[in-house]
Formats: sequence, C-alpha cells, structure tokens
Amino acid sequence: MCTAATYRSQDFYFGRTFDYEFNYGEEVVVTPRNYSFQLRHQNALTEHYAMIGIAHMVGDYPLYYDAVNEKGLGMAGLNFAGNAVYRKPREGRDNIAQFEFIPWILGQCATVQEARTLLAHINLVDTRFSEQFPTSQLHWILADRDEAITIEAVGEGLNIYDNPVGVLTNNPPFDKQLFRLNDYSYLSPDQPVNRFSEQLQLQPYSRGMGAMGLPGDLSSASRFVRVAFTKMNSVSGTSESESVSQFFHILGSVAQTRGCCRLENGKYEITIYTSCCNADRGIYYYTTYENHQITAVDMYRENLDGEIPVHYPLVQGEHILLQNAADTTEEKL
Ligand SMILES: C[C@H](CCC(=O)NCCS(=O)(=O)O)[C@H]1CC[C@H]2[C@@H]3CC[C@@H]4C[C@H](O)CC[C@]4(C)[C@H]3C[C@H](O)[C@]12C
Repeated sequence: MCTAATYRSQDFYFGRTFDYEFNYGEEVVVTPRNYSFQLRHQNALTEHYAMIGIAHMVGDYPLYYDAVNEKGLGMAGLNFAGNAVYRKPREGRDNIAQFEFIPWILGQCATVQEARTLLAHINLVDTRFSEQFPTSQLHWILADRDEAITIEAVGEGLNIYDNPVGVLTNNPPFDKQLFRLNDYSYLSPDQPVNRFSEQLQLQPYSRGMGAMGLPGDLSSASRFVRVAFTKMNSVSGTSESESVSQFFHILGSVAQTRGCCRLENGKYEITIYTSCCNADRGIYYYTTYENHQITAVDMYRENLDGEIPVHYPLVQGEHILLQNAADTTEEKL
C-alpha cells in the first residue's frame, strides 16, 4: 500500500509513502533536460523539463515511482492491483508504455491543465520494460499548486477524475474512495456535542473525541479517509521547515509499522520511504523506515542542462544526536 498527498502553504508540496515488503534499490534521481528518454513506440523525448524524484535505475534509465518537474508539476504511481488495464499500441495515438508515463507527462507539461491535453491523445500500453520488470498495475495522482487529478487505465478506458482532496491510496477505484468520504462527514477536530438523546447527559471525557470513528486500520480505503481528514484539517506555519515538518506528520498518519500487515509469504509490509518534495524549489526531502532524519536533494545544485541522470542512494540508518555526549561532534550510539 502507498499513500500520496499534496500540501500547500507558501509553497506547493507533493509526496508519498512507499509501502511494500521489499525495495528495488530505489534512489533519488535528478534527470536533466537533455537526457534522451528513449520511448518504445514514439520518438525519443530529447529536450524536456528537468525532474527530480525516486526511481529505480537500470543503467542510466530512470524508472520513476514519483517525481516533480522544474515547473512544479508532480506525479506518483501507486498500486492499483486487479483494476489497471493497459492496451496494445494503436495507430493515431500516443502509445506510451506504463513505465514511460511519468517522464512523458512531466517532461512536457507545466500544469495539470496542459497534461489534460496530452492525456486526450494517450494510449497507455502494456509493453514491458524487460523480462525482469513486467508491467506494474498502477494508477496515478498528478498535481500542481492549483489542482490535482487521478488517472486510472481500466477496462472501459482511461478515467480521469478531479481529485479535490489531493490524496491517493490504492484500491478501490478513485470514485468509490471519494464517495466514501460522505460516510465520515460528521468527523471534526472539535469536541462533539450530544445529539444522541436529550434524555442522556453525554459529554466528552477526553480531547480528540470529534474524530471518533476515523478508521485506524491499514487498508487502502481506511488510509484514504484518515489521510484526507488529517490533511484537510492540517494547520501549519508557512516557513520551509514548518511546512516540511507538517507534511511528514500528515503522511505519518498512515505510516505502516513492521508487524501490523503480514502477507501470505510471511513478509511484512512497511513504509519503506516517505517523501515530501517542495515542487516550487525542486527540493526532494525523504525519510526511510530506519532513518527518521530528513535528508534532502536539491535539483538546482545539479547541472539541469546535462545529459545523464544523477542519482543518490537513500541514506539509511538512524542518525541519533546524543545530547549529553562529552564530545558533541561525534559519538555513535
Ligand atoms: C510496488 C510499488 C507500489 C507499492 C504499493 O502501492 N504497494 C501496495 C500493495 S497493495 O496495493 O496493497 O497490493 C510500485 C510503485 C511504482 C512501481 C515501479 C514503477 C517503475 C517501474 C515500472 C516497471 O513496469 C516495473 C518496475 C518498476 C520499477 C515499478 C516496480 C513497482 O511496481 C513499483 C515500485
């Protein structure tokens, strides 16, 4: 399971949790404007917007899970098991393999509005990257500072939904997720008042009771409601540090702890990484399951006119500050 969210304070932020039972050795990858994205069914994308995100590198080819481009447009792919349907290439369409979708959109569009035009011509095809990497069943959130949409390739075709909450998880399809929020319209950050019965003296006995009934489990549908509630009620300062901190708290509401989601193979699904990209400044912040210290990669410190993606392995392991160490410079715990 994964969860993606957008957030606005002074700047626009876009991020996700990546929840799974193993990783593919993913890295933070900055793809410069002149890297030639070879496409299977179209001419290569030779000049395009630069982007930063997390990808699995195969040689110098980045297989992006999520990214933000230099115009502040963000896109993330999340599992959509059993629902995603990709087609065969068709004459007269932009035939884009599922693994090419993020660079295709982020390479060429500055806004969601511009992307809608490209999406009208696209045919998402099932061409696999390689034997080793078969097609993944995904759906996507695409967002800029003004709006977000969800894109789902299903049996009937390509569904594009307005996403007024700026949140995406996994199954079921997005229209159902959104509709289910109706069931929770009574939730509130304020204390409840007794509407149960006038004949009873009911009153809150603890803070936080206005959100009683907010689903706490790890299912995709419950994470959708929980992160939507958290995000829609979120209050933060506007500085970079306050905004980034708040964003990690929002996604922290759906973090997965090892042990709570056991799979049939006996493995556990955990939150492998959590990201928060400042889409206006091209800074990609992340934490990992065992590194709570926020690490950042700044796209503008790279040569964005270059031709080869630059990649940074995720920094792992907790970095603990021992506050009463004799020598505060270095003491390992
Ligand atoms: C597994 C992940 C989704 C995590 C998730 O949502 N877990 C919930 C499980 S559940 O919903 O609860 O069942 C997804 C998200 C992005 C994917 C990569 C996208 C690029 C590339 C595309 C190629 O075609 C195949 C290889 C490739 C590296 C992909 C591998 C894998 O598929 C990735 C990591």
